[in-house]
Amino acid sequence: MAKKVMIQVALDTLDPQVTLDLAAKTAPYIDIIEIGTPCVKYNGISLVKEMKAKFPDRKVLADLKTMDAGEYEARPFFEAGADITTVLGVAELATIKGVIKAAHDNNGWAQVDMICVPDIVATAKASAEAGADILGVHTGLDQQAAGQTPFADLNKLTSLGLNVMISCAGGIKPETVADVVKAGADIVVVGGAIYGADDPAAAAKQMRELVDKAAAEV
Ligand SMILES: O=C([C@H](O)CO)[C@H](O)[C@H](O)COP(=O)(O)O
Repeated sequence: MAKKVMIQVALDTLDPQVTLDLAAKTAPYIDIIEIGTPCVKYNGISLVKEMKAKFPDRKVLADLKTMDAGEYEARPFFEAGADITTVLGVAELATIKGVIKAAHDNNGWAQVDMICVPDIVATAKASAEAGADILGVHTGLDQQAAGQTPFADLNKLTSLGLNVMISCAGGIKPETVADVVKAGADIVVVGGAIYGADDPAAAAKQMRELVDKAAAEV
């Protein structure tokens, strides 16, 4: 049977109503609604509450990219309805463990974001050992602008065979999404290719079809 590969729509918009409208248009085709870092900083915890209330059967990820005070920062977001929050892999292991504790106390998932991590293999192993649920391979928007892609890091992490989900983000488009699935990602994160499309619902539907087709071929 084909592995179920989740799709996460990354909403890096700022306007809360635009963000909620994009979530409504794309929800039929995706598994996880990400309130992106710029969006969660701009709108705060109230948008997390509203998003979860409107989409109770979708997972809501608050992309906090926590760097310090892990449990203290993440706990209120889980209590407000987030299913997943992110913590930076470059943070202290104690910070990562704090986010994991906040997540697990609330039946949620903690994701460790590998953006700018110098040794992703060591960080991945330590995070998995600490109980992280998701390791996020991530080429950020500024790194993408400099021509970087997430594929080399994705292959490094999937080849480790750790007992943890792997997500992949960084400029994923219809032309590259099958490669992400075939490299072994459990969660495909798509931002600009959906929220920047003329028809975001059609773009999300196309991603669903491409992801499911690639997963069936793995
Ligand atoms: O996490 C992200 C970035 O750091 C800004 O917050 C993006 O959501 C992530 O890169 C996915 O977006 P795309 O690269 O546009 O697909």
